[in-house]
Amino acid sequence: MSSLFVSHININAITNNEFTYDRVKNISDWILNRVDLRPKIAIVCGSGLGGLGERVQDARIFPYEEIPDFPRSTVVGHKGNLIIGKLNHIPVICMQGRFHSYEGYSNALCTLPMKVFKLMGVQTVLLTCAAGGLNQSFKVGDIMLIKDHVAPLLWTLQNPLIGHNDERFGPRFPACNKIYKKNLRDVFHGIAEKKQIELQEGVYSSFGGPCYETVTELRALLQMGVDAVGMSTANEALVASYCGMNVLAIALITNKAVIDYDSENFPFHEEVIETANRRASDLQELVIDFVSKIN
Ligand SMILES: O=P(O)(O)O[C@H]1O[C@H](CO)[C@@H](O)[C@H]1O
Ligand SMILES: Nc1nc2[nH]cnc2c(=O)[nH]1
Repeated sequence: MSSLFVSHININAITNNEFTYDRVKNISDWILNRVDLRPKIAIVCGSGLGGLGERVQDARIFPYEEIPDFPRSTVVGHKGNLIIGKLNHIPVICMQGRFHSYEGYSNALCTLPMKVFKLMGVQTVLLTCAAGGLNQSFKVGDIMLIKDHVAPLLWTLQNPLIGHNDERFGPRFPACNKIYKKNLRDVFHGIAEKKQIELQEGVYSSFGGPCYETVTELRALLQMGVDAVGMSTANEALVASYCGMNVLAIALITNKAVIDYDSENFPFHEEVIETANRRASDLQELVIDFVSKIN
């Protein structure tokens, strides 16, 4: 992991102590100094959903390795580009690829881009992800708006807000009962209705991965009221909300979570990517309309 160490500083520190305001500002200034646009909307593309980045027009593309102190994307279906341009004539900044704990990154590092967005002046963060469908009425390919999360990693020292708190980012003790903004979900529902695209809404749970869940874990989550399971998004939503940004999060149900002990089915990443690719255009159309409605 030597690429994660810049001089004597460990940017993969578990607590946020290394991600000082000045350090994050340095990254945000680096980006702002290279573009004229000042996006108020940030989009994170989940597994297999990076095609949204290709829809951005007049795009300036920054491969993650060019950005100071930025991690690298290592997962299939995550290209590793930061794109700034216009979607439906609206300035946006788009992450074509996100960071996950299972890549060896701390949650503080995985969520660093949210702090960068905050200092760039972003007001709304739109997160997308691939997830396994636990709700038995969901079908593979369904699109689910996230209304809440259950994220056991965030109950541990892997909570990205642990360490020194700089009030310029957000409060020491942020409330978490309204992370996923209802007014944004309502706007998104309205767009889906007009386009006659069926939309689900539910609770997302995320684990560190890279393994998928056991049958008993999934059954326990079902009892808790969880509808979909993934390995990302909740950490980003937490930090974006802590930073005072509005969050809309969308999970694409790419596979059915297996809750039958005797089933021969099992989740695999190729299926996740294949479903994401198949449903990408509907999701893109919804997002493209959404950005112009909330700008
Ligand atoms: O959450 P995203 O990055 O969309 O992808 C999900 O799909 C991958 C597993 O197939 C994991 O990365 C999981 O988090
Ligand atoms: N944890 C988890 N992540 C996923 N990402 C896509 N599908 C799944 C799944 O079934 N479980």
